[in-house]
Parts: sequence; structure tokens; C-alpha cells
Amino acid sequence: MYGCSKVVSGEFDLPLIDLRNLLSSNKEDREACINGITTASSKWGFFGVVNHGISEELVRRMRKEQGTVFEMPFERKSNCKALNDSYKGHGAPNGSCIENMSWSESFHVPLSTISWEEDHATDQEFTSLRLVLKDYGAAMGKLALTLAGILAGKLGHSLEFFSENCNEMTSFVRMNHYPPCPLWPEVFGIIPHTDSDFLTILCQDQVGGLQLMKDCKWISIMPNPEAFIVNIGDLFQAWSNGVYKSVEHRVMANPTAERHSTAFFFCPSYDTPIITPMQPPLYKEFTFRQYMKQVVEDIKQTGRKTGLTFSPVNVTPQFMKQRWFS
Ligand SMILES: O=C(O)CCC(=O)C(=O)O
Ligand SMILES: [Fe+2]
Repeated sequence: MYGCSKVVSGEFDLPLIDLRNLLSSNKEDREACINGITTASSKWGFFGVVNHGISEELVRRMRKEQGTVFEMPFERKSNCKALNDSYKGHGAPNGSCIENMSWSESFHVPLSTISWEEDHATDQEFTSLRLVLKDYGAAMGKLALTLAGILAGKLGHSLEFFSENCNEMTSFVRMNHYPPCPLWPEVFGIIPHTDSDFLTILCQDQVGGLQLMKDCKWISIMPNPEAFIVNIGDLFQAWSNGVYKSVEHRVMANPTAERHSTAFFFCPSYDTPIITPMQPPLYKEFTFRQYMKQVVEDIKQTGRKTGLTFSPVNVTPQFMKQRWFS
């Protein structure tokens, strides 16, 4: 359908894009690849990529270091200065109810705050992890910029906004660990959410458990060892004026197997205004800082975020009626 092969995911096929086609000498192959990316981003908010240019060796190194850090005693990993105290333990952010609980632990690492120098001489234990995070962040940042440029290009815009405001230093790597869950099936590995960035590139292991919302149904994404999963985040939905969709997803817990995943969140610097170049704007203007502040407050108060706010000037009841019900 998208000039690409597919990955089978339950009853549905997640578009699988062969990025090698971007470099093809054949114009039709290049266009089919670009259309695959943009169509999947508006219809699914998700797609898989293969031949993405990130070496297996880098992925292996990242996995190994990630596995090692999660095996450390709680006291050690939860007070890790070398990773800027970015550890987040299991649980419910507002402790309110079991539906808001995620059976996972993670390091949500802002790449800007990780020192690459040897100034953490007392924390040698984390040196190899910091070094791989640096390489991984750089490689993922490059891939994310390519994808963002394609998505912007399809809307008639250059990649300038992204190259000026986003890079690996404004982005995050989230290392996720899902231990076997004795409370299965009552709790999630990660509760349903959308991502708060421009786009996410996810590398998952073989265990599975990731599900996304498609046509009001949850569908499973089967692990594919060669593919990364890319998904559109809230910021791209706002910037593209709703053309590309930030889709809800969740991770199911597993009663017996542990699981790891690594997510790269492509983000702008905090004071970047998120203003769509398209007219009329559907969403209220905001900076990334304001959005993140709102997300943190929402989660503290209700356990879930409210997400993007429609522009009250443009999104009148009449507009809604025309756009969604005509
Ligand atoms: O582990 C996964 O498959 C998804 C993780 C995720 O959605 C996230 O970290 O935002
Ligand atoms: Fe996510």
C-alpha cells in the first residue's frame, strides 16, 4: 500500500518503511518512501523503519549498558548523579488508583545535562553508559531530523524550524525496564499516553507488549528485531495543525518475562514557540516549557495529562461541525 512491506501486528499491519529507498536513484521509489512516512504519520501516528542507518553494534551496546544499569541495587541507580538523577521508579505518579500505575522503572535522560567529560571520575561505573548515550543520542538525533524534514516537506515547509530548534542536546533518551508483574493483568507496564515531543524513535526487545490505538481499538505491535518504531508526538500534531497524529499507546505488563525498551524523544529547546505554519491554527500557541509544565501539573493532579488545547479563536463550534461532522 505505501510502496513498502508490512509488519504484522495482530489483525492490523503497521506500515514498515524501508529508509534505504530515500537514497534510491529511482524517483518513484523515493516518492513512495516519503509518501509511506507521511501517510502513516497522518493515518496511524506510527510506523516501523528498517535500513535506518543505525548500526547493530550501537544498538547492542546501548542494550547491554541499559541492562547493566537496571540490575544495580535500587539505592545505587536511584541516586545516580552521573545520569542527573533521572531515575524514575515504579508506581503511580499521583498514587491515586491502580489504573494510573505503571509497572516499570526508567531513566528519563535529558541529553544536555549528561556530562561527556571525565569529570565524574568518582562515578566510573557509569562512564560506558554515558558514552553510549552520547553516540546513541547523536545517531537518533540525525535520523529524527531526517524524518522531521520529510514530514515538514510534505506540508510545503523546509526542515529549517527543526534544524534550528531541535538537536540531540535538546532531546531525551528514556531507558525503560518492565520487570515481570505479579499484579498482571490488573496493571499496565506503562499507562495509556501520548508522547509530548515532536517524534519518538523506539527500540524494543523481543518480549512485546506495546499497543496503540487505531480506529478506537487497541492493537499490538509485534517486535521486529530489524525495525525501530517511530511515532508522532503532541508537538508535531500541533505544528502540523492536526495533519500528523499523536496517537495514544500503552505497554501491557507481563507476568513472567522482563522487557526493555529505549525511546529517543526528539524535542526542541524549552523556549521554542510551537506555532503551526498553517492557517488557521487549530491549537493555542505554547512553548515547549509551558507544555511540559502543564503535563507535570496534570499528572500530579489527575495521573493523566490533558494534552493539546484547541485555539478558542479558530476552533469555534461551527468550525468543529464543519471539520468533523460534514
Ligand atoms: O516500551 C515501549 O514499548 C513504549 C515506551 C513508551 O511509550 C514511552 O517511553 O513513552
Ligand atoms: Fe510513549
